[in-house]
Amino acid sequence: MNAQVMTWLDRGVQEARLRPVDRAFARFLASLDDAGDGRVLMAAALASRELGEGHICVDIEALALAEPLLSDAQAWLPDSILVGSAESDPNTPLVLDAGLLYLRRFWRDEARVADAILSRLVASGAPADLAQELDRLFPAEAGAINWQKVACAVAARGSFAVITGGPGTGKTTTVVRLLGLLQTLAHKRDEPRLRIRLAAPTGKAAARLNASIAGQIERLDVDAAVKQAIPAEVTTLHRLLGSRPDTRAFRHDRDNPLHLDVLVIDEASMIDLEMMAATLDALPRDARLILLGDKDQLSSVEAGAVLGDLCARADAGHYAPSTRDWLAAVCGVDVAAWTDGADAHALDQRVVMLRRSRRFGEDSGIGALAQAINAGDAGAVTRAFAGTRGDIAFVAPSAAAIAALAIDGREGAPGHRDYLDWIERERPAIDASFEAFQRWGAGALAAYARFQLLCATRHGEAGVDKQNERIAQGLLDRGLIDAVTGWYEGRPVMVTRNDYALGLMNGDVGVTLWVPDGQGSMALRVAFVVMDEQGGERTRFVVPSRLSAVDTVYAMTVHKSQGSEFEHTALALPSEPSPVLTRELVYTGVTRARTHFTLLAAPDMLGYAVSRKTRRASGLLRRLL
Ligand SMILES: Nc1ncnc2c1ncn2[C@@H]1O[C@H](COP(=O)(O)OP(=O)(O)OP(=O)(O)O)[C@@H](O)[C@H]1O
Repeated sequence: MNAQVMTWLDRGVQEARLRPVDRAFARFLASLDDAGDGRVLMAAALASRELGEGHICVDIEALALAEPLLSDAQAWLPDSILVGSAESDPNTPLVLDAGLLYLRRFWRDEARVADAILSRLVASGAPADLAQELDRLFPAEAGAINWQKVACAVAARGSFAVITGGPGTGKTTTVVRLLGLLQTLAHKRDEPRLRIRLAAPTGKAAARLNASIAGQIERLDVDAAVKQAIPAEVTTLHRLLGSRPDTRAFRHDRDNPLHLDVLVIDEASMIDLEMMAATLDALPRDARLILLGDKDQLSSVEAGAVLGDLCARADAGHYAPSTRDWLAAVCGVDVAAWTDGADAHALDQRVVMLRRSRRFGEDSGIGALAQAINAGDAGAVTRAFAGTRGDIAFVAPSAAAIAALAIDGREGAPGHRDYLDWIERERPAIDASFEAFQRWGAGALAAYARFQLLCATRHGEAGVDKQNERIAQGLLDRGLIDAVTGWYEGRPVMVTRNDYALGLMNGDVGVTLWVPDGQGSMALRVAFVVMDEQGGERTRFVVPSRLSAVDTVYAMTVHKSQGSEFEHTALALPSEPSPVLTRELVYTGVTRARTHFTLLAAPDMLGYAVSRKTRRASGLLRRLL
């Protein structure tokens, strides 16, 4: 390898501009083309680094900004034997497509996702009786457009739909009504029941949907037979596709597709490109796919922002005049303000944004704050905190104040003290039945989940690790726990690696309790609520020594909190600017709160974060339009 390039790579790693894996990738490419243009290796290292930041590819115009030597890449990149184009040799490790440089695997995943979605955008005929069924499911409401009804109509019309909306806008409600509608229509036509599956990217998100969907089905205004044909069980995507230890491949794929007619995936913002590609691969050609999620939340941990890309144009609608007319006919709504005859693509006709939160009304501080953050409106953010709404509060972020809030909560809003008090108060008698202890375990977890402290990062002064230490010490000082290390009653832990043997997934949370050990003594066990094969929930007690990868969780990162909600959510931001501080991070943190939100941050840090909207590089939207 060219010595100059080698030095550049080494310096990049030393100065943390590159990761060791990026350098290793460039060196590997050098072994394939030793005499080649060194600039290609530098570009490859940068494309690899961008993946670490969640970008699928790197815009070659941006390469020159990172490294002046790489300017004018369009002139020399295509000459390399390492670089292919969309049409050329399928074996080159890099692909240059429409000015974007990809690592081959990600280019292929993106192309697979785009092709699968494009093939589903072909409008199929709307079912007869649709208008009548929609009217029954969505009784007329005065005032604004009923976007839930619009979403239901759009999703009933074709084999692909995206329903996006903030918290409490009715995504679950809409999808339950949609499933009722689809089953009703199938029933009326004497067709077999549709095979419906519901999935979410993580166990926690699946459990939450599971809990909310059952009640919604019960309330649905459809025949009992139709109700029965709507599943309440929600599985994880990994389980649905059939994950196998030690391989990225799933049991279900193109050659062994899933057995279903309708797949609904909730919390779709958490799905990365690779997972989306695997899901679409395993989906039968004529099955219907409905994605639900909040486009403004943080993107997936791994590379890609599939939901964000699909919903990039959702605010403005971009409905075609033909869609507008059809919606007027079947829903009785006028979406003229969201119609754009000059710039309406097939994808736009399949995306509906729910715009009214039923959870956060006009007087909700959380709702106003979330909206101000999304709009990047620093003035409105400040005004939201200055208002008199008690549901949001601002606390100056000293270490002592954060720990105190996390332990004692604030007026009307719980802190961690509350679940520890609950454990003590509700402790079963020593000779109580095992079932009583199981109920106690489930109750302890529910009590624990009423409050959470969220942090932007794991490390650093304001990171999860430090907050955990301080809170544990504060709980010990107040006599609420009796140790701060090792296993002790009340210790909440989060699983950090999938453990298939124990049936515990990364992100699962348990609380440590004294329970009967089955041999006449009491022992410390960690209570988890796990889903059984039927999608029901039950409490499991796990021997602590069997948990090899867990962290104490008095605080968690915003990333880890995705898919969960807490009655009271507190968000602590670091005191220094950092790349992780973005609008999406703050929005995701705020929208984890159900009834109370507390911000622990310097006002300038909040302003800094809210001004930084991220956009992950990808070519997906371009391919779909
Ligand atoms: N059309 C409706 N009529 C009456 N109540 C509704 C309607 N839509 C939603 N709701 C109520 O609003 C609340 C939020 O609805 P839902 O859970 O469907 O929203 P969501 O977007 O799925 O929320 P989440 O943020 O939890 O994912 C629920 O209590 C639900 O019963």
